[in-house]
Amino acid sequence: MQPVKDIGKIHRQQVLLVAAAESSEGLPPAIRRCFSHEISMGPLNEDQRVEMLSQLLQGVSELFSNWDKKLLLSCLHLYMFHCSIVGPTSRTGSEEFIKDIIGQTSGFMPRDLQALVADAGVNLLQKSNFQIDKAEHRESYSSLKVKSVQDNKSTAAVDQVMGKDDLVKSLERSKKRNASALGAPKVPNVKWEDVGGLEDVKKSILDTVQLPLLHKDLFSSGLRKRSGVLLYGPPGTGKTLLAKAVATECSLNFLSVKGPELINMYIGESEKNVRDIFQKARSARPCVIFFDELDSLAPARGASGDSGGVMDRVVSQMLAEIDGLNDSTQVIYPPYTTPSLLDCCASNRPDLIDPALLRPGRFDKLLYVGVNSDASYRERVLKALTRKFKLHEDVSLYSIAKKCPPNFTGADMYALCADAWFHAAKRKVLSSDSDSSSIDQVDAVVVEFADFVKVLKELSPSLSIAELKKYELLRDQFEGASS
Ligand SMILES: Nc1ncnc2c1ncn2[C@@H]1O[C@H](COP(=O)(O)OP(=O)(O)OP(=O)(O)O)[C@@H](O)[C@H]1O
Repeated sequence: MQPVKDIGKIHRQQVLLVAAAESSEGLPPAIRRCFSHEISMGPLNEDQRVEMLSQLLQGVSELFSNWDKKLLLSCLHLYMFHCSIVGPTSRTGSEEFIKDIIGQTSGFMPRDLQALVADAGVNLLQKSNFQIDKAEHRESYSSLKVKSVQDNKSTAAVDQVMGKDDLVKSLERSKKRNASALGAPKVPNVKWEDVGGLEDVKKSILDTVQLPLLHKDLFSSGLRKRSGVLLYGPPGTGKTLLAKAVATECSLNFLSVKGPELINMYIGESEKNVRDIFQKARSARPCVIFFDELDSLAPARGASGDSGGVMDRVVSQMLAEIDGLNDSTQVIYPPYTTPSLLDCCASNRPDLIDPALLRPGRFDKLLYVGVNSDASYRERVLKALTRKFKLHEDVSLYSIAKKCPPNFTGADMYALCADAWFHAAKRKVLSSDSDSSSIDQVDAVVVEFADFVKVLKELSPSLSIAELKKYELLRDQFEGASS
């Protein structure tokens, strides 16, 4: 079978085909904008459209006689698929869907979009069974031709073959491919439902990140350019989880860097690593760069005892890169004048970070992510953590939440749920060794209240009350400073 990029070539013709059939004014504006680099012919009159359409159909039919069977079928599907999403009759129904997809493709070049639709065509190919021979191809092709040229109203047959989820799946694959091509950045798979509680922090981050992404026009004036958040607080309270959820929900790539990873023994290498990481994030735009353990990467200058002053130079490089984020946004992607790169950092010890990094203008917000001992809050965390569990009806997450010690962090609750599930799984295996077929199903493990209680007795909090107090003092110090 031919590689996907060849299908992309054919798709290019089909885009033109549909464009010609509809004239450029008939295309939904979002799609028109994306393809405007490719379709520079302007509106065509009806005669021109008919001529071009027949020429392109001729081109496609030539391909049909030369190309491999599966590929031909995929081309056909691709064409039909395209008709179904930008075709005149289904346009109104699909406009929302197209807007939604376009919203997730910020930073895509026209070519990426073409490849996206081409890939969706291949997706369809996998779904169909390939018993159709070449003659049938021709038959279905000519019936399609009749449909598209003479009777644009009838897209019912087309809709049966196409599914919007094909495009969604193809979008997911495209993001993964982009990410792996670059090395590190990936769109994580953490949803808001996976994060329990932390509503205030969630809201603050969303205001900072999502609003400019959703309302690009409003924010394109450049009056508000900063886009950085520092999450700080005790370990295991969900800082990394939150950053990942933001990246997933806003469909951003996620480049996670642990501070010490960038430090290298050779002179100049550590600064270069910092430069490279920002460069990587820029090419994976829209992207969240997440610096975990920022305190180890950017300690207060002058204080560190390293002989060559490496850390001082790393901090200076960080400052330069963060300051440069907004300018380069406008150079690389002219349509996206709002920052499509979010600098998100996490630290357990913000007091050790160089103060220049924390000054307003570099981080929009300093947000404390702490431990909340309120039972209903904890119930929400437990609910998020047991989302995929099969719980026995006797399980009351609220009562479990009430039993947790006051200094239980999110990570401790994660350990509690994971251990409770393991406990239930072990019980299941021991009880049903005669019927081994049902054991392998995840649904077969039902977690009971007693499992939680038993594990709770064995588990001790990872953070002592005294340590927690220290973090809270730190929070007061920072909040006091900002207010
Ligand atoms: N609010 C929460 N909701 C759901 N799960 C949580 C929550 N907080 C923590 N967890 C669980 O705890 C685990 C550890 O959390 P995470 O890695 O985000 O902590 P962290 O604050 O980044 O820690 P560190 O400062 O040590 O890097 C997560 O994988 C998650 O399973």
